[in-house]
Amino acid sequence: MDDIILETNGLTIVFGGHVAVDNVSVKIQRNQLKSIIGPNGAGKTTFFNMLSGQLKPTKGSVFFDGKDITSLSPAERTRLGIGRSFQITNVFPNLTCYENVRLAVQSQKGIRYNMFSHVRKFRDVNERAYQLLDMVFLVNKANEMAVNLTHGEKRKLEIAMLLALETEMLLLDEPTAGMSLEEVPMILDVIRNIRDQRNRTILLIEHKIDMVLDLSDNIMVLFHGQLLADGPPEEIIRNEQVQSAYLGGLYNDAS
Ligand SMILES: Nc1ncnc2c1ncn2[C@@H]1O[C@H](COP(=O)(O)OP(=O)(O)OP(=O)(O)O)[C@@H](O)[C@H]1O
Repeated sequence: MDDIILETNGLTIVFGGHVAVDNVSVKIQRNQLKSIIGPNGAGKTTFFNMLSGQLKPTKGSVFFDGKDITSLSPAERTRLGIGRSFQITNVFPNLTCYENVRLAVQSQKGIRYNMFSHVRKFRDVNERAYQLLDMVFLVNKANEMAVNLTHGEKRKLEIAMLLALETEMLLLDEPTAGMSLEEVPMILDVIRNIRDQRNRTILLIEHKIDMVLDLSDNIMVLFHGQLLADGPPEEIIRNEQVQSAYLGGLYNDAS
């Protein structure tokens, strides 16, 4: 049975005369992982920005849990349950991993410093911080200062801090960007781990097509701002339009 968490209807944005996202209507199933692929400039990040509220569409609408959120601000959308990875890129370099995640958990729970005397709350925050570090395989770095982490470990820490917001939906914009080849599998494991809990919906922009095929329940393909295809990985990989427009070239020049 369909359980749609997010839906766009004719989502369109025009910059000057350029239609960056053109009449895109998609549905995203709850607790699934959907990826957005497409060549550079296809409109992937722009589409994301209209879901998170950073950009307002020229035309069309966005529904989250059946509610029209098209006119809501990014903060209002986060409160409703849409978390975006770059919102928490403020990792404090001179705090440990644990301290960074604990701060993110506290901010979500709205616990102020003076409430720390409340031992039970402190324990809850503490426990949750460790759970989140565990989900991103960073427990062994809990007491390491963030400044000393590799780029890949920093991205894992950011994901833990995003998870701390407890949003039902996660928007991940190229989590492997800037990562060394050896670091990519660990991010893949982190995302797979989150997906397998099946209590969050993940929308992922990613250029590494093998990773996308491995992780995704569904893939949408953008090309010149338009939705070229939308379906399960097996269907996308066999789609001739996708192959000629995108995948052939991508396999040759990516990752
Ligand atoms: N604020 C803006 N003003 C004007 N044009 C923009 C703006 N943001 C994006 N564009 C244009 O919209 C198009 C889509 O860009 P977008 O960044 O969404 O593509 P993308 O698929 O995410 O690309 P990449 O894979 O390179 O990140 C591009 O032609 C880009 O130049």
